[in-house]
Amino acid sequence: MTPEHIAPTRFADRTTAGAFLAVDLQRYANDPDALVLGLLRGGVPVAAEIARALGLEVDVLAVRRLVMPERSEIAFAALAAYGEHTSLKYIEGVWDSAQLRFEKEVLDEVETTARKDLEELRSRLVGEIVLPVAGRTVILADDGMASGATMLAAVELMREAGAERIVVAVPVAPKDARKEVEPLVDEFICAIAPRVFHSVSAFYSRFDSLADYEIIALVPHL
Ligand SMILES: O=P(O)(O)OC[C@H]1O[C@@H](O)[C@H](O)[C@@H]1O
Repeated sequence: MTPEHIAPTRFADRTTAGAFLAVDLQRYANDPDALVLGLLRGGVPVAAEIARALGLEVDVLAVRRLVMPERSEIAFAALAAYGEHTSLKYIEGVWDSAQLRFEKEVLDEVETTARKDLEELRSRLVGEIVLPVAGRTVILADDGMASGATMLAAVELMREAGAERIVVAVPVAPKDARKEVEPLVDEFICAIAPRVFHSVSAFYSRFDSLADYEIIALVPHL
């Protein structure tokens, strides 16, 4: 690490965050066995910049959070899909309280809607070419973690898909989420580990939503 490689308290935008993470991922530069997957949508600019800086391939991984009815900031689970594989990962404590507070039918409906949204997302933003991950080093990039549900689903998916090595690269992650994810992966790279965490967006000056055309412009084969 160079002396000037000190994380800011917030990043200008997702691309700047990706450039910062790329410095810590230098050992994978030009490695033909490594690729970067950006979690849709916000992880894609982060992944694209890592891939550009390191000369790696980049693809997208479709994810959808399952959130508490009327509390969209609280995820009790997340879905992830890549190629033939799909995974659904629950956050234990939150899922328990969701089951206590809501009828099964209500939670089933959340899952059904999330599955539909995931398919819709895939039909719009996942290309016909899906880069192979079996036996490779997969760098999973997102713009940040909150509960960790989304990243947990992505990690489980990559294990199922036969990734040889899984590296998580995120600009920001609260301690609790990190504790869930780090033991399951080969390497965990995180720029900002805040003591107080309210939302991923608080760690960016610009945190715009990304249109389809912006995602497509970042990933050459989409
Ligand atoms: O699944 P958790 O960690 O709760 O939420 C993280 C997701 O929420 C969004 O802000 C980020 O883009 C990330 O994909």
